[in-house]
Formats: sequence, C-alpha cells, structure tokens
Amino acid sequence: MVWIDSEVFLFRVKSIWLSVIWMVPNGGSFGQRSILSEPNHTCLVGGLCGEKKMAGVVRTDVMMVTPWLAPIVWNGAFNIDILNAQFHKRDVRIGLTLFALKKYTVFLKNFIETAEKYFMVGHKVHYYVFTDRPQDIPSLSLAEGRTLNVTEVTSYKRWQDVTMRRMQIISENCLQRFIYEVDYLVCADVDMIFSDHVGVEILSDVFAAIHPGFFQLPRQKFTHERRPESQGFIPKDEGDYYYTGCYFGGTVEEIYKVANFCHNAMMADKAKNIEALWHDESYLNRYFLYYKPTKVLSPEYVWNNYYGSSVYVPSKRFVHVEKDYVRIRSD
Ligand SMILES: CC(=O)N[C@H]1[C@@H](OP(=O)(O)OP(=O)(O)OC[C@H]2O[C@@H](n3ccc(=O)[nH]c3=O)[C@H](O)[C@@H]2O)O[C@H](CO)[C@H](O)[C@@H]1O
Ligand SMILES: [Mn+2]
Repeated sequence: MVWIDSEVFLFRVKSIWLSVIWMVPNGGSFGQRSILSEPNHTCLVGGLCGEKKMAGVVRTDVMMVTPWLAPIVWNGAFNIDILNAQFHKRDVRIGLTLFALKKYTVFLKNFIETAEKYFMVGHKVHYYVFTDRPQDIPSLSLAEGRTLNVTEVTSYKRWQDVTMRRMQIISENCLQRFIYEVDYLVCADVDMIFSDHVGVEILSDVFAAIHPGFFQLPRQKFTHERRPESQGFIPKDEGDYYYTGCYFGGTVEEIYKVANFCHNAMMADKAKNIEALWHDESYLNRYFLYYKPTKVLSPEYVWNNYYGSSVYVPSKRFVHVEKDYVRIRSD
C-alpha cells in the first residue's frame, strides 16, 4: 500500500514537472537547444548521443508529444533523411484530395505549383481534384512520379454544403478507388499555398493539425459545437486541441472512418435541422476527441496570415490565401 502511494506521488510530481516544461513559454525565444551545438553536449536519458546523423532539436517552449503519446510535429524535431529512407523503402504512394468547386477553381494553379515545389518531393503523389467545372482546370506540368486526376462532381448552392459534402465524396472514393491506388491520403482546403517543406514527417495512421488561431488558447475558448443535440457536440470541459478542418490525413482505412463518421453526423443533424457551428470542422473535432490522432501537426503546417506571425512558428509551411469571402462564395 505504502509502495503504491509513493509510486502515485512520484508520478504526480513527474507529471506536474513535465507540464511546466511543456506548457510555459520561455520568455518568447524558441527555446530550441540542439544537443550537438553545445561543446559538452548533454545527452537526454535514453536518447541518442554523439551520432550527428541522428541528432534532433529539443524544444522546451512547446509541447512535443500529446498526453496520449502522439508526436506533435515542430520544425527540426525530426531527421528528414531517415524518414525519407524509411518511406522510400515502402515505395509509399500519397493521395492529396482537393475540392475546387464553383469559383474556387482559381486557387488550383498556385496550390499545385507550390505543392510541386514543397509537398512530398521525391515521393509518389496523386492529386485527386474534384470539381463541377472540369473545363476550368488548368493544365499543369508535374514532376516524374506525380499524377493529377480530375473527377466531376455535382455542386451545392450553399458554400456550407460544398465544404461539408467533401466528407461524403472522400468516404465514397476511399472504398471505390483510393484503397487500390494510394497508401496515405492528405485532405486539404484548396485556398492554400505551400511555402516551405512538407514531407513524410506528417504521415501517420491518422493525423490532424492544430488550428493556428487556437494553439495558445485554453480549451474553454475553442469554438467547438456546444449544443448537446448536435452530433458535433463537445462539452466545455473536454477537447484536447482545436483542430483545423482544412488539413487532415492518414491511411485510406483510417480516413474512411473519419470521413464516414463526419458525413453521417452531418446527415443526422440535417434530419433534425441542425448544422454544426463550423460545419465539417466541428464534426472532425468531435471525431478526434474520441478517436485521437496518432500524430498532431503544429500550426507550422497550417498557417493563416490573419493571425500575423508567432515566435513559436518559425516556418509557415502551408498558408491560407487571402480571399474576398463574399465574392468567391457567390455563384
Ligand atoms: C482554415 C480552416 O479551418 N478552414 C476551414 C474553414 O475554412 P474556410 O473559411 O477557409 O473555408 P473555405 O471557403 O476554404 O471552404 C472550404 C473548402 O471547400 C471547398 N469549396 C468551398 C466553397 C466553394 O464554393 N467551393 C469549394 O470548392 C474548397 O476546397 C475550400 O477550400 O471552415 C470550413 C467550414 O466552415 C472548413 O472546415 C474549412 O476546412
Ligand atoms: Mn479554406
């Protein structure tokens, strides 16, 4: 009994200590410390010492792992050469789903051109473009090993339905074709551009990205759906992170589960004349609360210049394009 109590006590002390290390920003600096940059570099217990190739960066200003032990991906926390070698051995195929309906076809050119420069360079990439205007899809030159496929889909009058119905189309295509053609899927908004490296470090069974507007806020400030009657409901005292709806991914099997859940949740709400506050994003957050992502991307991986810049985000890798909401969403 005494033994158990002291174990519990030690665990508590350790947890509190770790929370302080993870949560407290250290005076606005990045708090990065290369384990090789110091003359007598310190080794982390259980870490890899002295192996230049293996070394990473230890950040003490941000959380680098979730409480359920999923890595949170921040700049410099991984060695891309090791990861690339591992994924090349598996000859991994990555599908990127993109929806460009109505006026949103204007975003495609910049999206694909910047993806060719920064997204999964050197790996097999299949762009899956869904549109109601196939004639408006520009022809773009792609690097070897990369293909682009256009599928015509019907549109919806309301922009909210266009964004939400992506889940239905993704889930149907998982069963019909993605499962035969790719290993991983990345699902992204189209009004985005890449401006720095995004590679296989993001891949995992199922990954989600922290919304750039919420990573420094307490959970009470998250804009989750709060009406218990909605299928997107998250109670005030729950919610790990506020994840963006514009970027998530994983294996085809896992993304099928995500998209199928979100679509069914939307349809159940629709039958009761309810629409979750932030549409597909709300249902996605609900899913990830109970089926936790196996990897979480820091806001480096989805930034929006509306939030300015942050010392915690030295690299903005994938950024929302500024747009005139009313004009672009009109018919
Ligand atoms: C940064 C972020 O959190 N983004 C989310 C937020 O985005 P946004 O306000 O950025 O939504 P948005 O206008 O980009 O719409 C989402 C996506 O739906 C597609 N689309 C939409 C309208 C249209 O006429 N044609 C078309 O193709 C397109 O791929 C677009 O990128 O809120 C939406 C739902 O409220 C979604 O959850 C988005 O993922
Ligand atoms: Mn968007």
